[in-house]
Amino acid sequence: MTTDTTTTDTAPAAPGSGTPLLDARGVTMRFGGLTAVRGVDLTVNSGEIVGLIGPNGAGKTTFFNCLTGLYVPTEGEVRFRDKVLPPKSFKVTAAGIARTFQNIRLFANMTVLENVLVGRHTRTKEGFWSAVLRGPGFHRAEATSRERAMELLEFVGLGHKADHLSRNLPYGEQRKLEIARALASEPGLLLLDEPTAGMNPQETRATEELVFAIRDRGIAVLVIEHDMRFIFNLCDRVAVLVQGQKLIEGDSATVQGDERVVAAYLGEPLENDPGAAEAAEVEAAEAHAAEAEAADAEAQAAGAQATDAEAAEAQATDAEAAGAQAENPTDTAAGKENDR
Ligand SMILES: Nc1ncnc2c1ncn2[C@@H]1O[C@H](COP(=O)(O)OP(=O)(O)OP(=O)(O)O)[C@@H](O)[C@H]1O
Repeated sequence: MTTDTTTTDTAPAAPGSGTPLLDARGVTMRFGGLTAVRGVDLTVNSGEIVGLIGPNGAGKTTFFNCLTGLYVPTEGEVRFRDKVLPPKSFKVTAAGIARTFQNIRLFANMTVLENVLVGRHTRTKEGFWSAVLRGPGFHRAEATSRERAMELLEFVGLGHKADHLSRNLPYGEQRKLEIARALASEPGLLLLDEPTAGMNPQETRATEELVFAIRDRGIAVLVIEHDMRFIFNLCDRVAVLVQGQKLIEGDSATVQGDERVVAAYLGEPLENDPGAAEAAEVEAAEAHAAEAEAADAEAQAAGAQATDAEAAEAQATDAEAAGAQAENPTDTAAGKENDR
């Protein structure tokens, strides 16, 4: 088994893909003593669909949060269209990165259309006074936004539900609405965090088609997903995070065939990986405790056996005595007489 867990082996750009759009270098995120993401490099080129996979707790969402201004990385740098990203999520959205969340975050009591309109606020120039005075500029901007929002709802297949309250949509449609809302900010890069979570196979297939259609609109996509079939069907390139570090990056065939990826998913310890020493210590301590417990149990069993044997011996003696008494019934009576 190979043991290289460095982050320098960035795969070559997929054929036909364009210039670098997102460029993350040495991104590290620490929470107190825990390093959730460690020195991760990742590039997404225009026209690409890139997958980010890894076991639970590998640091995928934390890395996403570092790309979208929700977290400021402890170390490293994220550039988008060759500019360092500002450390505020609304500024990142304005710069051209939109995202969806693992746990759907819609405005439950707003209509489907209103939810998409909220997503457009970074693209409307009308300010506070324009909204208050509701002059012709405001009405024109509002009409344009509505038109664009309706077009996006048609695109994701929710045009007929524009007036429904978002909370009344089935789960799969809520995920589509989140995508429409993210697209409303006119991004160059869309980050999807587990877009098929909770979906049935048909909905997952439809989401796959939707992501291809988004790419066909010139929007690059970076997607976190646990559904491997979805990822390997969809992505030009896949990066694998394990314990906060990038283990490997490559096309679907390369990643699928890498034994370290299989090991990571099956939970086998990786040689020289960051947690290996601690895991080995825990394993040794557990083995030691199990041995001590087994020895205890053995000693107890031996003790119990000895007691049983003693009890059996005592019983045998009692029985012998009883037998003797039966043979000489007068002994006791005589004894009793003597006692008196
Ligand atoms: N705000 C936080 N404060 C402290 N620890 C955090 C925080 N966010 C994440 N972590 C920790 O960082 C590690 C990585 O978590 P993260 O959610 O990024 O993993 P993930 O790969 O997205 O997992 P999953 O696939 O289960 O969503 C975990 O150990 C998690 O507990």
